[in-house]
Amino acid sequence: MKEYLRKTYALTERGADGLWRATVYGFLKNITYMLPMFLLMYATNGLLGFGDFNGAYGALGFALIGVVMFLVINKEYHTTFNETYKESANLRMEIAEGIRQLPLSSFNKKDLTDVSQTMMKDVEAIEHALSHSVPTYYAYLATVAVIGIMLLIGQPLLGLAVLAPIVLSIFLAHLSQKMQKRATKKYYLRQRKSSKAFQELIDLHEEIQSYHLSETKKSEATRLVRRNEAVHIHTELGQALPVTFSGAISFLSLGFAMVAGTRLLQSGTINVLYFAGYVFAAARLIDATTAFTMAHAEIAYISSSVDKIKSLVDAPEQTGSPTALTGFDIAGEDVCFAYDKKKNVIDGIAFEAKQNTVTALVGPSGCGKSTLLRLVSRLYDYDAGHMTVDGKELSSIQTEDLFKHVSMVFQDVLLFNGSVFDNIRIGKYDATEEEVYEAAKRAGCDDFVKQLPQGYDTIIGENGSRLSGGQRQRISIARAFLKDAEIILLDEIAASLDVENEKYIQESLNRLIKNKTVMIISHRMKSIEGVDQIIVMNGGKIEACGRHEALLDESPTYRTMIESFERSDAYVY
Ligand SMILES: Nc1ncnc2c1ncn2[C@@H]1O[C@H](COP(=O)(O)OP(=O)(O)OP(=O)(O)O)[C@@H](O)[C@H]1O
Repeated sequence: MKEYLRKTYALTERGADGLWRATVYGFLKNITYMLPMFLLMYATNGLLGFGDFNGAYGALGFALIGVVMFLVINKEYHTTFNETYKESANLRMEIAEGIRQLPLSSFNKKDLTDVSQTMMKDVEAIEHALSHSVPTYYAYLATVAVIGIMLLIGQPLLGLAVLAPIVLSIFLAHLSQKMQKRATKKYYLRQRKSSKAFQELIDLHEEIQSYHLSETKKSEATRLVRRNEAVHIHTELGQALPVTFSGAISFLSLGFAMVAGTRLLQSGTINVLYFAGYVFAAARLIDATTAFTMAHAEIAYISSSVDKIKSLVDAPEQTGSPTALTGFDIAGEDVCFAYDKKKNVIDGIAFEAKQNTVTALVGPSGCGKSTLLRLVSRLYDYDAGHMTVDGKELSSIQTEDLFKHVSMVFQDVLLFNGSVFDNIRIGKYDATEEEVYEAAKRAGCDDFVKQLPQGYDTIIGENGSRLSGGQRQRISIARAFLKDAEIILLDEIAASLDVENEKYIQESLNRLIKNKTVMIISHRMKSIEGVDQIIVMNGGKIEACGRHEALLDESPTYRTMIESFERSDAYVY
């Protein structure tokens, strides 16, 4: 049962265990709700002169029932809510851990809103259902089964009269489940679509303003909201109908109990006590059925959230075994990779990047240079061929063991909304203050950081929004200085730097990259003329490889690039 709950609601093992206990207490609560009725029947029986009834025992019985009810309800309440809130935290951590293990290819940038919504909104939806609906749902089914058997044994005909509408009501709720899931999925997808659209509106507000798109985007957003509204109403109606209908059917239970009970009473088959007991049981079951149908609707409502969490938690992880790397030569053979698994962006390339050398990647825009660096750093895994570091297959190296030897500075710098100091220290968590300041100096950060209101303690905003592009770039270079890893991957790091900073950082970099395996992408052809090896890429393939002078003869692409660079260098506005 626990395994069933875990799989059905995408729970952690602990969460499934908690849910199971909450359900058991929910069931016990339902049963204890019936106890006063039994005692009342016993008391009435005695008062009517049909049996012995001792007032003192009766009072004691009521007091005892009160205590049992208090204990069970209290336990049920605590188990349900404690376990639910703990499970939400567990689920979020499990999703975060799952995401950490995923290769980047599993979720491209466009899905980030989706992932964050899953972590927050989907988990919240499940949290609510776990505390308010799921235990109610299963506890109800168990209660109906137990009470039903008791009612049928007590008086089969009357039991059948009470149970038939209840069972029909459950059956109808179950039948409508598919319809409810379909309706809620539609609404769920629309919600996601509009979240992404609104996120885009926020991200691109500068472009929207500068291209006078405010009115167009506003009417697009209004259309989206209106459409959402319509789908939401449709979904609510789609849910309300089965809930109301099966709820209404359960009310027949009371009517049937009255009619059948009266007939049986008249014929002398049952006494007044039985009659009252079955009518009371029908009333209790109707109440419980109303709660059940609501719980049922909420469970259908969260089905899309559950599916989404499952898809994240169960996505294939990036595997690898613990590997100690001692050498840092990188090599590739017949390497192929496609983002969409259709057209190869890296198309059967072979290369070598030796330790203590600098390898530059050049080629026309879109030829696959950045992608190759992403493969080397295992941000993505290649689809075919072999890549090795220290002679070991890259895809079999546990990512932690690889990442600790790799420093990456990419075009798109990502910073945390924390202090400058903490953002630099990401490069080496146990770095001393002096080491952080030294790295910042070498990356040309020190001057501008000292101008900030709180210096190194200044909070830089979401993704460093309070800094310029060049300042962000320098912080990410400082991280690389601090990490001082054996493999250094630099992708267009000079793109946002001014000439003075570029020169300064270049000198520091030259010291940093000594004795390292360096792979660098730079559009400033002059800066790579002196490197040990230049790989010329074109259309995902390697056209040529060698030093600058040799390539001028051998590679038409390289020659063209050098010529265009010289022309653009001479260009004036
Ligand atoms: N995340 C992605 N998903 C799908 N396709 C991508 C992704 N990133 C890059 N591509 C595609 O892969 C190809 C190679 O891109 P890549 O960024 O490696 O080229 P590049 O040589 O580094 O280009 P540039 O010099 O302009 O930075 C391009 O056609 C690009 O459109």
